[in-house]
Amino acid sequence: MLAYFGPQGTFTEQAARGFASPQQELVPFDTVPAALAATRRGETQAACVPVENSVEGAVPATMDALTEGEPLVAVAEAVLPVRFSVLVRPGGAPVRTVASHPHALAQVRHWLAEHLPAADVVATTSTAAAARAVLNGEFDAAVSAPVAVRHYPLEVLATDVADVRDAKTRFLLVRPPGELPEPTGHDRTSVVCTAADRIGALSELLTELALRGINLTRIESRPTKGRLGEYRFYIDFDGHVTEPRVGDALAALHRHCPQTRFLGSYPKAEPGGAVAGNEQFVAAAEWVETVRRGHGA
Ligand SMILES: O=C(O)C(=O)Cc1ccccc1
Repeated sequence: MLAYFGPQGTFTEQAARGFASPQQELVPFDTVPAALAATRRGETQAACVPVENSVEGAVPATMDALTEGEPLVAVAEAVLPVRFSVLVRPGGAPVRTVASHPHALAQVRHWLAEHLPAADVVATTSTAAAARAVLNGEFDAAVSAPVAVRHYPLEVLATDVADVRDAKTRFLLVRPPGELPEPTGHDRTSVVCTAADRIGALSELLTELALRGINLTRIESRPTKGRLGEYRFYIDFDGHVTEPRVGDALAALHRHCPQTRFLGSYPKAEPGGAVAGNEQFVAAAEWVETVRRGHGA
């Protein structure tokens, strides 16, 4: 069974369908922490959750829920384009309230200001929860994934709504630590480090990556929720932990931040980015071996 951030008709469900094997049952949960908790309890083998959006940035609920509680590791990622539909109850009543997930609302602000300027905007747990609430009469319109109309008998007021063209959301498939996915040559590694509160702490972490020619693909900070000014850094970089230089970098991060949590090494959904060849690192390590054996200099 595969848990996903639901209910039925979310963008996350579409990503989960891409991850699931044909026989695998998909189970919706109304929040990201609930989907992850089911996987931690072993009720589902894995969970699919949204992690970041190209317009609105990180999904804080996912970042927090991956850091707190028993470890989970990502084994796959998916990147989906996001375009929204505005759904209403059949009958054409005036739209006084419009609801959706905060990330969706942030991506249709201009459209709402232009087309539904008088409507109150309300945040719901997900885009599909908004569609469900419209069906129940709680709100007048929902900003949803186009597939939501298949699950909720609503009328489509507008399609292809997006202030920014080509917005994309990245999703992760996570499960309890186990065998790692095989390296593919275009992988990403994710970690979270709690940096010490002192001068240069973050720059030391980034230098460990830079010195090894490792391309940073994302860095986000979240408060630890302890002392004001204390942060966790979510760091994604190119490479797989089984590669020697990535393993070395991870060990260095752990030396700087003993609370470093490994969040997975998995194939990138969209290969690309700055690639520094592994060959020089392998050749240099082999040279050191010859020196150690007394054969090189
Ligand atoms: O609410 C959803 O449908 C989600 O899966 C989260 C989300 C919200 C907005 C854009 C992409 C994903």
